[in-house]
Amino acid sequence: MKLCVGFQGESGSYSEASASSRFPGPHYSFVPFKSFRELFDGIENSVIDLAVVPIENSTEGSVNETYDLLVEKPLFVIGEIYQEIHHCLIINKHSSPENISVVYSHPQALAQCRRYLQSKSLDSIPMYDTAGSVKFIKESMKLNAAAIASKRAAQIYDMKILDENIEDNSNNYTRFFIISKTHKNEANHDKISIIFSIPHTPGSLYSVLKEFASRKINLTKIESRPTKNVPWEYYFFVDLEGNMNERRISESISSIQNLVKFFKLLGTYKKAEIN
Ligand SMILES: O=C(O)C(=O)C[C@]1(C(=O)O)C=C[C@@H](O)C=C1
Repeated sequence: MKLCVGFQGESGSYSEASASSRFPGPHYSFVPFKSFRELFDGIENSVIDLAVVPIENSTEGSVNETYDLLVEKPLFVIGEIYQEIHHCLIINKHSSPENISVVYSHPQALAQCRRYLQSKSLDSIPMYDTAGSVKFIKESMKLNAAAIASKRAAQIYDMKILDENIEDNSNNYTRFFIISKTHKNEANHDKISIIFSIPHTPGSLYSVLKEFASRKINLTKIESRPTKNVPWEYYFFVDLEGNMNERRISESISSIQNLVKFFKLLGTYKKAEIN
């Protein structure tokens, strides 16, 4: 039986590329979902076994919807993947480059090419997915429109590449999480992700961070997102280096649980290499 790995977008998206790089070979099948919510519902309802979702980009920052769904859903992070992202400007085979005035793509991809689009005076139109934008301009035969997506998306939909490597920063990476319904701590795990919320009192964030600092635990990312229930209250997402079996880690995690209003151990996993 094949393991079903879900991703958001169409075939040819960066999420699919990232999923197939991590799960190569004949034992996996890849299932596209239109939205992040449908993807998260798919894994919660056991329609798929795993999901690969973007969490942050090195140029544009966090993917907020993913963070919000990680609070809402009873799901876990079991791995991370770094994917190098190089964007192409893609048009229909019968389009003339001088007639292109609008560009469709995923908001993250449009943002990663902001300076390029401004320099060419091209208007941007956000869509649910990069590869989906290629499919859309092909099916609707838009001759004045381009899409931003991967080289593979251009090949899949048999389209013309007008320009390559159009991202504003050539050092452009997206970090993906591998999401599962179950989680198991393993001896080789060297990274941990947690979520917490804290009371609105002076020093409460400091008191949590102190538990890590005093034990020389390295934090690799902190993000905050509105709780949405109470205005100006936040969930904090922290990634840290270590294994739950280490005393300094287990002690810090149990101490902070006495300081916070809400706590979730999002997952423990193996740190990915940046290729
Ligand atoms: O639209 C895609 O191809 C995606 O996989 C989504 C996504 C994202 O959400 O960040 C993934 C990687 C790139 O940074 C641009 C878009």
